[in-house]
Amino acid sequence: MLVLDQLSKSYGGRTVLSNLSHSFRPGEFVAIMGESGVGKSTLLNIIAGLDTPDSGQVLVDGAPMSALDDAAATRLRRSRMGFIFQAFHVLPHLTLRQNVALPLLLNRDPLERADQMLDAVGLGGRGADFPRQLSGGELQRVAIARALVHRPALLLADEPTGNLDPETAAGILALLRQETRLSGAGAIMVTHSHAAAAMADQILILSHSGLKLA
Ligand SMILES: Nc1ncnc2c1ncn2[C@@H]1O[C@H](COP(=O)(O)OP(=O)(O)OP(=O)(O)O)[C@@H](O)[C@H]1O
Repeated sequence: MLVLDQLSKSYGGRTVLSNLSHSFRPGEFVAIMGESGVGKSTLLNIIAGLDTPDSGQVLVDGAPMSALDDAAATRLRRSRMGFIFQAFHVLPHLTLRQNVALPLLLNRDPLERADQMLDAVGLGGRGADFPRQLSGGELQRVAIARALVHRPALLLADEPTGNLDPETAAGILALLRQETRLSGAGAIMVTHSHAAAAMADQILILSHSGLKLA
């Protein structure tokens, strides 16, 4: 469903991505690893539409994202993708239920699934709590529930276990794996953790020569 076609991106004359092409298969859980600064987050941001390539394109279901106007691109992202990014953290002034329901609200979907997802991530009955009442691992579970609540075709995750202890991280990864499988979503997860990458269907290494199988 997702094709990267000859993507290039530079910052201030420094090339980060150069003619990068890759096809992701639907439903596949892919981990992207690589040296610090090689461009993993940049790549994920471009796929998510938070950044634009200097040249090349991202095709979703065969359609180039750049051919869509802003509203159409937003609609497509909102309905077909889920995000677990540090920058999009759980919103502090909304309850857990409201946080998880956000993608449903934006897509005008029925809101019932928010409680089902909170149950699925082990936070059933805590829908009226606020984020400040949760631990880091619990917050990450809320982020997973929110990322998958609208059954996206593709989940994008940037270091989803970055700030968690190994035991909590293992639980979060197992949950991520289980919930993507249940909803049939593919996933692209950027990580430095070999333990996290090990549970992916495929590990890709990003380097200056592109994305290669590990
Ligand atoms: N908005 C920006 N403006 C200028 N330079 C940027 C910007 N975003 C990223 N860069 C630069 O692009 C390069 C790639 O950064 P990126 O965050 O994609 O790397 P990464 O592989 O995710 O690194 P890490 O593993 O350390 O998180 C870095 O040299 C970074 O400084």
